[in-house]
Amino acid sequence: MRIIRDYQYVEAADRGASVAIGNFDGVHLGHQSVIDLARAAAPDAPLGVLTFEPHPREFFAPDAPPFRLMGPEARASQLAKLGVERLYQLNFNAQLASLTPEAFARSVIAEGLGLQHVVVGADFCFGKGRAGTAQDMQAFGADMGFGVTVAPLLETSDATVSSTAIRTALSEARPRDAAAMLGHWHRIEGPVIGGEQRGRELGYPTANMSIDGLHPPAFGVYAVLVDVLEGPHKGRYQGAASLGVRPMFGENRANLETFIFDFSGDLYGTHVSVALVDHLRGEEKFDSLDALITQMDADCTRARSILAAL
Ligand SMILES: Cc1cc2nc3c(=O)[nH]c(=O)nc-3n(C[C@H](O)[C@H](O)[C@H](O)COP(=O)(O)O)c2cc1C
Ligand SMILES: Nc1ncnc2c1ncn2[C@@H]1O[C@H](COP(=O)(O)OP(=O)(O)O)[C@@H](O)[C@H]1O
Repeated sequence: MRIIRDYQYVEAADRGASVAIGNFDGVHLGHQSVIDLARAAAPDAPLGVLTFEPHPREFFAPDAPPFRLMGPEARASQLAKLGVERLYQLNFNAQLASLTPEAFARSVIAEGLGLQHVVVGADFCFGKGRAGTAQDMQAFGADMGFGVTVAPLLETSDATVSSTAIRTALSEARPRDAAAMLGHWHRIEGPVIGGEQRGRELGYPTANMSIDGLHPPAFGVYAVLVDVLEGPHKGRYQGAASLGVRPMFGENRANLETFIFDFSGDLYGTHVSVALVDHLRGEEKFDSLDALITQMDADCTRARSILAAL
C-alpha cells in the first residue's frame, strides 16, 4: 500500500483509483463494506481510501477530549490488511477545510487525484461547512467524469455500526460488543515506553503504552491478546493488562500496562498491538501490595481461561 499525502503533483500510477472516502476511525464493518463497494465498482483499478489527518474534528476542536479509536499508523495497517493499495491521507488544514463542495470535487477528486470512482456513505458530508451531501457528490461526478456509489449505512442485528456506537461500547466495558461492530478486536498500538520499573518488583513486569490522543476504553483490567510486531520477540502472545491511572500508586496519567504470559525479554521501544478481549474488573486501590499481587494472580488465572476458550 502506498500512502499519498498531497493531492497535487500525484504520479500517474497513483491516479485512476477506485476509492472509499471517509475518516475510517476504527476500520469497522461499515467501513469494510464501503471498501468492498469501491473494489466492486472498478475491479481493475487500484483500490484506494481517501482520508484525512488530523481527523477534521480534531482540526476544528483541538482542545476537545480525545475520541479517536486509532491513530493514523494503526488505521493504515488495518486498511492494508483489507487489500487497500493506495491510501490518500490528505493533510486536513485550513486550506482543505475552506474548499467548497464543488471545489473539493474538482480540485481533489477529479483533477488532483484523478479518481475513477468514489464510494461514500449515505450520511457523508463534505466541503466547507459540511455543505455537500452524498447526492451532491453524485451530481459532481456526473458533471466532472468520475463514478459515485452511495453506500447504505450498515446495520447489525441490533444497531447501526458506527464509530460512536463502538466508542460507547468501549466506555461501557463491553469490548466484545465493540469487536462485533469492528469485525476485529479493538487494539491499542504503539511503542513500549518506560515506566516506574515497579512491575518487575511485584513479579509482574508490564509493557507500558501511551493512550494519549485516543478514546479511553473503560478503565480496569482486561484479558488481552498481544502482538509483538517487530524485533526478536515478534509473535502472538496472551496477557492481562491494566488500563487506567493505577490508584495504588497515586495520581498518574492514564496508560495501558500489559503483563505478557510466559514471556521474558526486553520490549522497550518495540511496536506492539494489544487487543482488548474482556473487561475483568475496575481498577482498585488495595490495602497492601500483597493484596494487589494476590488479585493480579487471580486476574491472570481468569484471563488465561478466557483466552484459552477463544
Ligand atoms: C493484571 C493487572 C492488574 C492490575 N490491577 C491494578 C489495580 O487494581 N490497581 C492499580 O493501581 N494498579 C493495577 N495494576 C497496575 C500495576 O499497578 C502496574 O502495572 C505496576 O505498578 C507496574 O508499574 P510500572 O510498569 O510503571 O512499573 C495492574 C496491573 C496488571 C498487569
Ligand atoms: N512478561 C512480561 N510482560 C511484559 N513486559 C515484560 C515481561 N518480561 C519482561 N518485560 C520487559 O520488562 C518491561 C517492564 O518492566 P517493569 O518493571 O514493569 O518496567 P516499566 O516500569 O519500565 O514498565 C517491559 O517493558 C518489557 O521490556
